[in-house]
Amino acid sequence: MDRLAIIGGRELYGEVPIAGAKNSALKVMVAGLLTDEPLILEEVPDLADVRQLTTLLQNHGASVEREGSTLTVHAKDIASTTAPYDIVRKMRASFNVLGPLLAREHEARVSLPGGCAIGARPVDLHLKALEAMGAEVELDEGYVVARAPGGLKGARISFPFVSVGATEHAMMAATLADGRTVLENAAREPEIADLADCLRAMGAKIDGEGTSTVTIDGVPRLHGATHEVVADRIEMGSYAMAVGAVGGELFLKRGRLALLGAADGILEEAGLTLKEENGGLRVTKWGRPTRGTSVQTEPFPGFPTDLQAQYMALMAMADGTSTIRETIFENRFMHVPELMRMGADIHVEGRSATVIGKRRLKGAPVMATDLRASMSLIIAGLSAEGQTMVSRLYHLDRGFERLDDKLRAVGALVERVPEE
Ligand SMILES: CC(=O)N[C@H]1[C@@H](OP(=O)(O)OP(=O)(O)OC[C@H]2O[C@@H](n3ccc(=O)[nH]c3=O)[C@H](O)[C@@H]2O)O[C@H](CO)[C@@H](O)[C@@H]1O
Ligand SMILES: C=C(OP(=O)(O)O)C(=O)O
Repeated sequence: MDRLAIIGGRELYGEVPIAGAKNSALKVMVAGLLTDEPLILEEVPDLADVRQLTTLLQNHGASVEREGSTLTVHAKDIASTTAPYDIVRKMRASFNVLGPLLAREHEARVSLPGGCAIGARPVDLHLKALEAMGAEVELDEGYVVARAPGGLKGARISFPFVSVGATEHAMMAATLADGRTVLENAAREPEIADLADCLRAMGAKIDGEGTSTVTIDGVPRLHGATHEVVADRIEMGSYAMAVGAVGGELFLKRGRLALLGAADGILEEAGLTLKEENGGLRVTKWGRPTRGTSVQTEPFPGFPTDLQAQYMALMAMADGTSTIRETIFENRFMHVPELMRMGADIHVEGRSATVIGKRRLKGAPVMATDLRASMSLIIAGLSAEGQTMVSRLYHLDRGFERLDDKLRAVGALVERVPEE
């Protein structure tokens, strides 16, 4: 397992190519199961999660060929409708193959995704949505065994609370259902709109994505298409917070302000300048430390939970005190003890953390506990005095493409080193 050695204190200047969004790429790849024609996906990031999902799609009989950042998924025939536990457990979004397999083959046997560091993350809303569309669902030895003899039927589905995965899952299944499906209290994340764009390019009839009500009229079949994956807003926000922590100026290629939702205003309030220009986003931070600014995570367009850990690192070195409230996941403060090893002054009570900003943290050996926590520790290390060594980088490699290369290219002193 690799570690990342960081010498703090260097300002960041230059250009960062923002990759396609992990949280969209994984879904549009699954959409490839909905057609027997090739689906060409551009700007697909080279990530561990993408490689993991590639293995699963190949297990179902699809061919997945990568050429640079373009991935072609071709599920001409479905060889197996079983998604095995040893693949699904490694990458939770794999669970979303259930709906497309049901829609196309009218049966599927998919492992429940299993545990996850940041919370229990049940899939009950996914299953209720598929049952509303007529699927017969039962649990058997950790697997969901589902059948839809005669295919899925359109339905009106009202989610009790916002779920990104359940919204996407139902959207995909509904494209081939008989009749109209209406999703109420649907998630509004940019990745939902990106999936809708891809499905529409494949011949699906979808309306309302990006609002709380999405309408899908089923069609007999979908065809192949070419789709460019939207820029990764979490990668964008993470690099913005890195330059907020150490100062300097970064141009985030393919970045767009609209993708940041409330994070844009929060970062401006904290003292960063964000400006959209020439097909990207220029993020600048001069002089004085960032200002302590409180935030609460919420479904889009609120402040994204996937930026909470990174933001906490920024606030740990801010001028003043801030409160960070995590409303989406029940266990997403595991970066706190690791930041405290670097001298951060943070007090957690339930789902709220009070962060008392300090001028500078001190480098230390720390351990990544989950994907976004790993970036939080790196942001702290970029600014801390001395060396920080971040271990368990396999968490980072799930969702940040070539992070050490991109940081070195803009002046950071970072080096990947093998575990002792
Ligand atoms: C691959 C991907 O796109 N992952 C993102 C997706 O995860 P994911 O789709 O899993 O997140 P959801 O939006 O579904 O989860 C939101 C909350 O609802 C709960 N829940 C969800 C489904 C369900 O059936 N029952 C249930 O109780 C979850 O445990 C969580 O507490 O959206 C999250 C919230 O924006 C992001 O942090 C993840 O990065
Ligand atoms: C939680 C995340 O991803 P996943 O849902 O794949 O665990 C994330 O991208 O921050």
